[in-house]
Amino acid sequence: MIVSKFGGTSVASAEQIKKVASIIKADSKRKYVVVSAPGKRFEQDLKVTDLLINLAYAALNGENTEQCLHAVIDRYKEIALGLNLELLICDVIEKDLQSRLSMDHSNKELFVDSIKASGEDNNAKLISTYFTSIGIPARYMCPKSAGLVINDFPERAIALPEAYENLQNNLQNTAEVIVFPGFFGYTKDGLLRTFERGGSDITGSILAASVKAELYENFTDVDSVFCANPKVVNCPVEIEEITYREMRELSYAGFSVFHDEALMPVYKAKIPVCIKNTNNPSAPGTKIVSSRKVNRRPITGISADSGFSILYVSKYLMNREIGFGRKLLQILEEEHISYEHTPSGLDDISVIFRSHQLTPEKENRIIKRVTEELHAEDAHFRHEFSMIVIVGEGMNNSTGLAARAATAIARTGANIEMINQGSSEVSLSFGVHQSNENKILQELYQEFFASVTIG
Ligand SMILES: Nc1ncnc2c1ncn2[C@@H]1O[C@H](COP(=O)(O)OP(=O)(O)O)[C@@H](O)[C@H]1O
Ligand SMILES: N[C@@H](CC(=O)OP(=O)(O)O)C(=O)O
Repeated sequence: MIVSKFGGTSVASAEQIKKVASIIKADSKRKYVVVSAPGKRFEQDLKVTDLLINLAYAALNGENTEQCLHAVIDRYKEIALGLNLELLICDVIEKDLQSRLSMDHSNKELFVDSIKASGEDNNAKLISTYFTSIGIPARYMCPKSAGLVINDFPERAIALPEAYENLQNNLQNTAEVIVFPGFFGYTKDGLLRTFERGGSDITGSILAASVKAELYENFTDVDSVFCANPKVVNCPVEIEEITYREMRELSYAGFSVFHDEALMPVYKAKIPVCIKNTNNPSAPGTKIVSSRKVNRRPITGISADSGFSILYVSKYLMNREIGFGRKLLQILEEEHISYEHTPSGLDDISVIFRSHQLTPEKENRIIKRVTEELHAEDAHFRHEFSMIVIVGEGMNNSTGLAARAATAIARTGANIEMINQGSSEVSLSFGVHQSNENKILQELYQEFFASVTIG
């Protein structure tokens, strides 16, 4: 059996959903269909998830929600009309949205998660109805009744181990095509929680691992994963095969084509992944595999992601103080901050983490504690950083890559604030100011890909 996930761009309109139906009809092994909320129909369009976030905050702020509500309903109405469906499905969707809006607002995170998740939930119901209307026996499956149990971490939920057994018991041996909404699950107490943005990829991965699928297909709007973001580098080289750990490193650092947290479930279950194009399903796509022969190119991809902050701490003889690092990280842990890298020197250390975890109050508390409790001579935050990562299974057998990368970055005139070699040696990260991100990506691409041809 195959699990096929269709991202927002693949289900953004009636025309796109008809392509999805053709893909499902083309292979009877495609029994599990995970769908996102309708995405962008064109570059400047808004994703339904973003419309729903606007709706949720309008409600929380006590504003009139009519305009936001109808912006969402009109999207589904447009799709339903395009698919020649009875508009009854739109009444169901409107009633569902009104019901969610009437929920208690006191738990803001729960309210926002519930409104956000309605995008996928209602799209799955609509697509299931459409499949049935064109002769594909299909049924919608609610993540709650399917047993997709997750932890109670708003907007960044993680599936619990029992979810896999639940899903296996409730999903396998199905005669119909199961249409399953991505992006959310339920806690053991029955609370709805969403994954991170782009999290429908995670749902597909969990389902594939649960039903022991022979393949997890991730349908999007590009023919393959490219060596660099095609929105930054013009016509980048396509990747035919990439390992799970290369894809995790690149996805985490900006390859938004696939969510980095979607890799572990299929990796552990040894399920191959193929990233394909809904608009060109015959293209081979990019296969994500456990291992691959390393070709002449040591670097597989280059990616970048902005939105990082650095906490810089200095104290003379820090290297002699046992437990200093632990105490510093303990302070961050108590502020619920996870971190990415901690490059350090003899008398100083930098902690790099995603800026969205910070608030001005947290920053002040951290600086105060680091200064008073750890007696640091200097402690301050710096913001607006990007992490540039070069990734490749061939890196650990290649010499001079770091020098070539640093020289390429120097050619852009940008300053390197931090360098970090991943312990697995399949990645090398550079911290730079985010204003330099794109020009560095383009220069690194020239250095490692533009002149290299693969025989
Ligand atoms: N290295 C990459 N390879 C391919 N696509 C990439 C890469 N980095 C970023 N992207 C972007 O990811 C987009 C697909 O992801 P997304 O917009 O989330 O689609 P979907 O709606 O299918 O989830 C592509 O259109 C492309 O612009
Ligand atoms: N719709 C949700 C979840 C998702 O995965 O979307 P997409 O498949 O379009 O990346 C979001 O926008 O985050």
